[in-house]
Amino acid sequence: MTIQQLINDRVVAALAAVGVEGANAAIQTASKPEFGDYQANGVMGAAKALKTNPRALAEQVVAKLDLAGIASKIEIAGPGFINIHLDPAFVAARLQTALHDDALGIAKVAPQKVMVEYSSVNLAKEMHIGHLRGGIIGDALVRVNSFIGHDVIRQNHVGDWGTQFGMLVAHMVESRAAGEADLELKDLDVFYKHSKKRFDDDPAFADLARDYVVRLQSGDAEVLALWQQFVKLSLAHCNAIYQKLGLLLTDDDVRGESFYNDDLPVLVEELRQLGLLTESQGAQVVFLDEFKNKEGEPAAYIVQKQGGGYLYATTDLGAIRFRTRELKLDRCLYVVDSRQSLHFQQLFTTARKAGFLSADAQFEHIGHGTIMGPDGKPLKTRSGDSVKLVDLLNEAIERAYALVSDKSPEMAESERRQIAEAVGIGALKYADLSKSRNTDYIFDWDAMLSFEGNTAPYLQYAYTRVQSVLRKAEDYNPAAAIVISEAAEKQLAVALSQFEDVLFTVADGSQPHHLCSYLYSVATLFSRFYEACPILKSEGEVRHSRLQLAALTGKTLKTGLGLLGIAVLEAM
Ligand SMILES: NC(=[NH2+])NCCC[C@H](N)C(=O)O
Repeated sequence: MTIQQLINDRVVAALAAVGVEGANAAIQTASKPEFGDYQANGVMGAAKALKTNPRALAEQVVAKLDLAGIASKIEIAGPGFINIHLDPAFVAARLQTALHDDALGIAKVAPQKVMVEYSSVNLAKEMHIGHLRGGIIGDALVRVNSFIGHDVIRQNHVGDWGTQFGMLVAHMVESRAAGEADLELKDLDVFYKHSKKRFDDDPAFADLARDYVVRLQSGDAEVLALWQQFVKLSLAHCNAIYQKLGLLLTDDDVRGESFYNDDLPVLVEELRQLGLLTESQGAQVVFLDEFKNKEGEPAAYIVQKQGGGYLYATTDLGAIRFRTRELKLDRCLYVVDSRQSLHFQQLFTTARKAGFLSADAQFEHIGHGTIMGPDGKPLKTRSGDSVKLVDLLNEAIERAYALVSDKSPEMAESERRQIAEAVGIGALKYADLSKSRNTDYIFDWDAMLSFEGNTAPYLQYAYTRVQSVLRKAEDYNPAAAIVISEAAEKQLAVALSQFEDVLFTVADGSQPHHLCSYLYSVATLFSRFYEACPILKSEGEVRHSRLQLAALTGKTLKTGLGLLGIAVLEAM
């Protein structure tokens, strides 16, 4: 159980013992060291509701508060804050457990079946900067949820269906006949442009493309096979990026839009039977009273176009139905750009009306902001095109390489290359993950690659410093006791004991930046501890205890960065 949960349960029990039921104990980590390690701020709210003096109520609660073996001091501050100082022995015992356990002593939760849907690129084009945030955030959510014990399914809901595939397949066939397919398909954007040009310029080609669409939609085996070949080639482009970026996604995680295709007529019929459909301007729609359009009328969620075609929205309903009925998910996280927020709100509302989602199913849109250029507009290349991910990743690695070469010119080339990869990719990921996912941010190479501040290079470097201390201590004893006496020791130790608290916060709100702030504070507390408390120059029990704190700092940084998908190095 997290420390926060443990304290919460005890404070809730104390509140109940003085007759306050159902109050929120409002446990937080303390905002300043003077306030202890945790604060219970719920008494003020409870006193207000009961119209009694908060300070007096706090005194009654503290009299009943049993934190034996957990806290060494409990104080009341201000109007009725309860400040809790953890008992160093309690902290030390938790650290011992963490040191000797691969999961850092984090007890597994009752597993939920959680899907993280992310990346979900459209296969007609190359991956670009718009796909970066979702990929990075989704991957971190997969790792954190798995680590705390959930049963996690990764899902790449790729856009692999639609009329443009007729054109692309036609162009693939044509360039193959000319022996140019390999060359053409090296760059999907160029391939797309060329096929579009053929489509616009040559009516015979356009007819062929249209014929392919019809045959594709009617399930013609020959065209389906060609379409599959194109999809495979396009996915290979994605996989190369996933690998370079160190994402967990593979072909096994792909279940594209086409998967739901055959189910769409059935689904629409089901909506009709449920009495949810209305015909509006020739289209089949579900009217949603919960949303108003510009005229102040209920919004129309269109599931079938005039002429019978299905939409993005219909496929998403199919996916929800499948995920609930077949996969029986408890939770589904859609990591998708915030600009699709209305789509998801309307999707979930429609799905609830149709009974595709039960009231307690946690289907959530995990929205994220946009990556901006220095001008505050979405980042573009100099020529105004969208930035290709391949180019961006290569640039990250090259910049890191220049930095490393500058710092350590004597280092072997291959080693510098290896460091550059970890630092470059790590910096790119961390810059994203350390900011609240809800907001936009301005892309800044220098800031993300800096060895100072809340960055990946700073944390990676902090990790190597810890490891170098440990390498120097030939007498390191992994069984040594942890004794906490100095203030800097206590602050580091308490922070280390809060890893579990943080992971649960990250998983609950799908907010990886909390883990980043946490790791940054662990690294800064370690360097304060290192200044204030000699490790290698001390002796006996103190030396061994401090080495244990260093060892757990290293383990926490490595595991924490690992959960963000960022590699550490033993030296750099
Ligand atoms: N279930 C979903 N709608 N997922 C998001 C899909 C994103 C879509 N392929 C796009 O590029 O905009």
